Amino acid sequence: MALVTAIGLMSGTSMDGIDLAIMRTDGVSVIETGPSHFVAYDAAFRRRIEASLETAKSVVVRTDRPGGLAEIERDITLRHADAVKAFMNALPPEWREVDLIGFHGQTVLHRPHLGVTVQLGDGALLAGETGIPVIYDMRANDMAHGGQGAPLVPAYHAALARSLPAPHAGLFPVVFVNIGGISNVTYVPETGEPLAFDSGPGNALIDQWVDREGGIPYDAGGAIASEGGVVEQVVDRYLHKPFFRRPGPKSLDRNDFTLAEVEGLELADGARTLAAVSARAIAVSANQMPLAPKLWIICGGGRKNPHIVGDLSEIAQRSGAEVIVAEDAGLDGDATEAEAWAYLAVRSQKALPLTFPGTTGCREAVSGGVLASPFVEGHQSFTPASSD
Ligand SMILES: Nc1ncnc2c1ncn2[C@@H]1O[C@H](COP(=O)(O)OP(=O)(O)OP(=O)(O)O)[C@@H](O)[C@H]1O
Ligand SMILES: CC(=O)N[C@H]1[C@@H]2OC[C@@H](O2)[C@@H](O)[C@@H]1O[C@H](C)C(=O)O
Repeated sequence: MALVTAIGLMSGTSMDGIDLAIMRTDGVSVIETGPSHFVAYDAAFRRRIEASLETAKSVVVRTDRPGGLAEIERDITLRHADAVKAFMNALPPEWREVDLIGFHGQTVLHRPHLGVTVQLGDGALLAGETGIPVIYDMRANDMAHGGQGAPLVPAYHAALARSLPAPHAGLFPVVFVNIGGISNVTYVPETGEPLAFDSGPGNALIDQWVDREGGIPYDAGGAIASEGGVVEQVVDRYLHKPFFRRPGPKSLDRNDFTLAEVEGLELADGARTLAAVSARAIAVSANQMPLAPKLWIICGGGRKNPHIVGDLSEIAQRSGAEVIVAEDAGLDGDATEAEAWAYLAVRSQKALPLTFPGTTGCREAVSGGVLASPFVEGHQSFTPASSD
């Protein structure tokens, strides 16, 4: 199959900024990954997005844009366009011919039980600004086929799991864990389709806690948590929520878990306890997998919190499993989601499935995404600056 060079763009539930990555793929195997980049949102913009989560609660029809949502959608899109242009200008010459962009947008509402998921992101505007075809709105078709609309990264996790280099090749079942604002897990057996679901809170509660209690955006390196201890009763209160007993497929809205259980703790104890909650939520997800995982591979910002990784490793090792971070398998754990959106865009273009009954609960494996073409009168194509 023909190779496509695609840029993937992800602004996740942490709302910290835009991850960009570029790759070449036939939509099945990962042929080559290229450079990646991150553009942070400034604090004021992050606050605007946070406020838009509240506004979005009134959305009933997913195309509704009440109370300033249209304006922030435009601003989010223009920030993505600027990020793409800066990224392309810095790419080495062999990566400058870009065929396609996969654009996630910013999730502001996710109500799978009501069949509503809203990602702010104007694909047509981004295509017009960059001069590159854009595939966006990749969750909707899955929901239209009875799926949760999330997680979508499992198709990419499965491709990665099946091309792991030594010494990790063949250690099936492999479980990929993405610790973003929310965590999700993908169980990859040696053959057959992956199983996946959101496993619980990732970094979002920790971020909210250290922001509110300490005015700090996130617990870098788990430094705050290092000063505190795990309050077991609080961990139990989180882990006893019905979500953890529900079998997958299942997915979460950023606001499904709150700080209610941790109220009243000291800053450091709260950060340490919430790190334990993140780790144990991932660990108990193994109870819903057909076989015990042999290898856990951790991607996403949460892999930089040694308490989350340490707690998970301790639990997984009791059943003989190995826990590694993406880099230990030669992967870029900051870029995995953005790479996934590039990969999914190529799959969408080739009408290959993005989701499977075991990953989202869709009735059958389905493709998805909407194509926005830049070739509209009045749009200027973007040409990367010459590297000479
Ligand atoms: N050095 C670090 N130490 C500890 N935590 C970190 C560090 N760097 C990033 N993080 C955490 O990772 C988060 C960002 O992770 P990531 O980019 O994977 O999330 P996301 O893509 O927004 O989320 P999602 O996967 O839910 O869509 C930050 O908000 C922060 O909590
Ligand atoms: C609706 C939505 O945006 N969900 C995100 C969120 O962040 C993590 C988790 O919850 C996952 O379900 C999903 O993102 C990942 C990248 C996915 O779809 O695979």
